[in-house]
Amino acid sequence: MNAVTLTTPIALIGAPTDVGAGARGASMGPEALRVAGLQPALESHGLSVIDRGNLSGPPNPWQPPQGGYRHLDEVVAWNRAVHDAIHAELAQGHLPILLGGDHCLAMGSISAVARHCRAVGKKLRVLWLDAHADFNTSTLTPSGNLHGMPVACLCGFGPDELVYLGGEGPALRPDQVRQIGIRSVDPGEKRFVHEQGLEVYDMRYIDEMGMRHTMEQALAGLDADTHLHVSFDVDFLDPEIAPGVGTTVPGGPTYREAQLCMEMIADTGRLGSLDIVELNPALDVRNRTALLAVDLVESLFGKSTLMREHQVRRR
Ligand SMILES: NC(=[NH2+])NCCC[C@H](N)C(=O)O
Ligand SMILES: [Mn+2]
Ligand SMILES: [Mn+2]
Repeated sequence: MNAVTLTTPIALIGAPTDVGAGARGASMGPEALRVAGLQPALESHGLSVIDRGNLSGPPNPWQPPQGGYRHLDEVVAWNRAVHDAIHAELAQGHLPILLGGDHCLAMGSISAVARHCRAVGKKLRVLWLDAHADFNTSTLTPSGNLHGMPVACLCGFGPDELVYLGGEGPALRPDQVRQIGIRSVDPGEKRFVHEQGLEVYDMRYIDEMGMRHTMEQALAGLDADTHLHVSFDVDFLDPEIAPGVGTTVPGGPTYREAQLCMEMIADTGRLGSLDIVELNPALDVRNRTALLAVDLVESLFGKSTLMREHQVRRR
């Protein structure tokens, strides 16, 4: 069972670090989401929510890259902690929400989700909502920042300590991933994305085809045996509405496009785990990006369902 029901307990797990990022501040993300009322917002829809508090890990040493990676040891330590915490929740039948922290932490969460899915015989689909493809490697990266590499590491292209976080092999095959909202990809990274055949719905695609068609494509083929993991990098959103992130890229989804994206995911009933990452309160304005993230996460958990039931069927 992984569909969200009112009885599936949700577990919030904070990972207050920015070791994988190029700007400091995402370490304050978990607390900003709590201050924005994430737990009561979900509870207001009848969901039961346990806040597990924050994980701990090494401080950010703020060093230059070594061998193509910045802060590799610290990133490994944080991701081990995330992996173990997320895996423990899934094993108990809970729906974990990782409160980042920067996006390198998706290596820990998704490797745990993949391990869980292997153990229970479920298929896994990952929706990567982001301005960036995060598919760099040590040789392709322009920055050495590991938050630009999690998808590559999860697919087996990275250092062993990260590729094998969740056990025997890489957590994902590229064909399990759907990337949505992409609008900033580095030149070498772009070639590698094509080479590996990642399914990317970039902003050009969303502009031309609309969010509804985009999500229909990205969600196609899900069935009762599929665990859906959503990795929500807050820089997915247009910076006009979501300024509180370290790596803003103009031209992202509007408020309504983002809502529709979340609502269509909710409609599948297959959501099994979630990351909320890259929120940077140091760059935010009166916590508005955190408040917006909470609003969108409510939609992801079916906030609008009640209203829809009173509406005319669209097809
Ligand atoms: N999760 C993120 N915000 N990633 C931003 C990555 C930016 C750039 N592509 C890099 O590799 O450095
Ligand atoms: Mn991003
Ligand atoms: Mn990202």
